[in-house]
Amino acid sequence: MGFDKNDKIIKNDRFFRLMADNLPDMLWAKDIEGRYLFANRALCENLLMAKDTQEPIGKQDIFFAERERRKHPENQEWHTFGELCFNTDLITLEHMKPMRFEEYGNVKGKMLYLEVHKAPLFDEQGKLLGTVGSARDITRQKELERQIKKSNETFEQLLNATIEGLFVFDSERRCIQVNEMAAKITGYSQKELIGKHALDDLVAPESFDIVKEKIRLDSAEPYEMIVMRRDGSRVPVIARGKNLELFGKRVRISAIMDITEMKEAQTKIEYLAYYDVLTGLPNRRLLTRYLEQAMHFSARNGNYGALIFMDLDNFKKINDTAGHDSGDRLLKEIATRIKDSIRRSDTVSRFGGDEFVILLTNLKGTAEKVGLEVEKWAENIRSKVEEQFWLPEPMKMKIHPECSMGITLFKGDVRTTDELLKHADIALYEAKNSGRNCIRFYNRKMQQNVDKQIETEHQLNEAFSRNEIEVHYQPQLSMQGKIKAAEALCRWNHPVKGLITPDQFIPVAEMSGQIIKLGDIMLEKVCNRLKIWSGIEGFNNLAISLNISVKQFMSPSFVQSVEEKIEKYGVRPHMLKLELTESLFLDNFDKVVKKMNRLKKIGIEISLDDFGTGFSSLSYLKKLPLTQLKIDRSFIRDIIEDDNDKAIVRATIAIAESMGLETVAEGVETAEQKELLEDMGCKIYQGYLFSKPLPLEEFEAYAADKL
Ligand SMILES: Nc1nc2c(ncn2[C@@H]2O[C@H](COP(=O)(O)O[C@H]3[C@@H](O)[C@H](n4cnc5c(=O)[nH]c(N)nc54)O[C@@H]3COP(=O)(O)O)[C@@H](O)[C@H]2O)c(=O)[nH]1
Repeated sequence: MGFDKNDKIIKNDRFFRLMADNLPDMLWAKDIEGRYLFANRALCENLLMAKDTQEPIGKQDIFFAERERRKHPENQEWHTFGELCFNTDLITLEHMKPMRFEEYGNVKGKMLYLEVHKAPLFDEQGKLLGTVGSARDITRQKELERQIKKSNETFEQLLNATIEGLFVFDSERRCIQVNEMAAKITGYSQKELIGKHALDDLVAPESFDIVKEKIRLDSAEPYEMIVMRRDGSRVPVIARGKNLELFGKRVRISAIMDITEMKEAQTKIEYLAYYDVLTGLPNRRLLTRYLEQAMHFSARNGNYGALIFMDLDNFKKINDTAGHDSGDRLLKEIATRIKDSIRRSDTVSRFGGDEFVILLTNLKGTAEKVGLEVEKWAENIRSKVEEQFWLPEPMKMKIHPECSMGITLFKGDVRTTDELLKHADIALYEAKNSGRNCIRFYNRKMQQNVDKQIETEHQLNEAFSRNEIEVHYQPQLSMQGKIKAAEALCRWNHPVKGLITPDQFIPVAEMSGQIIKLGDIMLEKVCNRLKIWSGIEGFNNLAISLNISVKQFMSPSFVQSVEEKIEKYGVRPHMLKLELTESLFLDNFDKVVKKMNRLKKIGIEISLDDFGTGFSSLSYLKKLPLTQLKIDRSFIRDIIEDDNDKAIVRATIAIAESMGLETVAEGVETAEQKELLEDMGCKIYQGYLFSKPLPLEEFEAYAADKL
């Protein structure tokens, strides 16, 4: 319906005009076709670019929009408001009620945001005249909002860029923002987390106190706590919180890091520290703790306890021949067998290798009665351990493991755990020395032996540094009684005890590993002697043979050490003969042969000592780079009376001959023995019949006669 601009209802009242023109908001009234009936100054200046407040009257927005476009043809996008806002006039008329819009448009190249209120305009009789509206410039506010949105987005990106779960809690401790990791850790979606209460919904009850305390103190120190997940499960986390102001609000930011894996690793480390991985049994450390407790317990209740050291006999052989996998399976089986043979209150542990330690506690009665009872337990365990065991593929064969045991009893805590473990170990050592596969109880004599051994070890070290090791020489003669070589044998010239023979210190040196050092000293002295003899007529053709222990031979630097000494003393290599025993070939035959070949290559001669006492086998003999076989003196001793010995020696000489090896008979004590050996074809003789091992000067005097 048309509308008369002279209608009294819109006649400018001066005061109304003043009011409207002084307001910063834009005000207007339009007829139903969108023609202005009224426009205040703010509208005319800021949006329509009208000359004055009268110009818009009777005109539509499009008029001003088009005029602006024409004025600025280079800027086509300028002043687009006029083309947009008519729509909202129509919407208002359609709904016939006051409405709020946000309109934006380009005015002189700047984006202008307006908050617009429009309402239908009625006269006093309720007749529709058009629309009335007001607009407020909210461009700054919009820009602010945009910035806030942008910084919110950046904040969210930052939140999600961390490996920690982040929560923002309001002053009521309700969650108002979270990152993706927070959702991942808790099992809730990010949306679900909003509104959750920090304590009631997310913290496990057992962590309430610590979390409350941290909040109270506003402590930024990290601490461990448990988070309740959506599915009711618990997750251990390291948490850290901070109260701060964010976008004008007091909030608490909490960061949590899932430490499940760390905890699992920690548990695993703890397990590894106290348990044996292969068998799952407690290890030495844990057994020592149990033993300590058992000793305290025994001190209180007066009952006995027992410690059993058990070691499989020949386990190394099984491991080497059947492979480590079979060895492992056997150890696992043994662990189960022992566990099944003891009470639940007792403990079996693995100390490594094939060594198991069993702790029996709360044994009542006298020492004698307890001793018998423990022996029964031990026998029972032993019989279980020794039951048949099938080695897995590829061996697939039945074995009967054997074991030795050392036992010590204890009452109270008068001894240390170390002492008790040592006692049981000493008893085990005795069991092994008594031919294996047996049980020994610890006693004081055993301790004395061990003490003696330790003392000898100590003194032997001093002997090395004080140069108390001497070389004695035992002649080796030909059939015709001519001296061919000498065997170098060590003696310990003790300042107080005098001359000590090797049987009194070599076993200790073997056990302690000092045999390597001893062997090295001997090698040095022998090479030095060869050098000196090389300058003496007659002696320059005397070879020296030297015993080499298994440990010395197997030491990685052995060949190099021989090479160095040969070079240092300018020794002709074939003058040095190394005596090796068959026990060397028990382990790693190929490696040993390789080393022997290296020595052979240098020119060193190799003699096989104690031949016939070990695992003599023709198949391996022919693979060895030997020059000599030494017939053991145990075959010579009774050779006159014993037909078996005769047969063995005859066969040995025949074998040696067929392989081009020289034979030496050692331990020849009588002329009869020598004659018989001569008949059999033996070439070289060594024994008391000719001479005992002699000190250097005596040997040289003896040899000078037999050159
Ligand atoms: N690794 C090293 N071992 C060594 C060294 N020196 C000696 N030994 C070993 O000690 C064992 C004992 O030696 P020893 O007491 O010197 O005995 C030797 C001879 O005295 C003895 N023998 C020689 N002939 C006779 C005899 O007619 N009757 C008899 N009852 N005994 C005799 O035999 C020993 C030499 O044996 P072997 O070495 O097998 O030739 C000794 O067995 C060595 O193993 C060393 O430096 N390193």
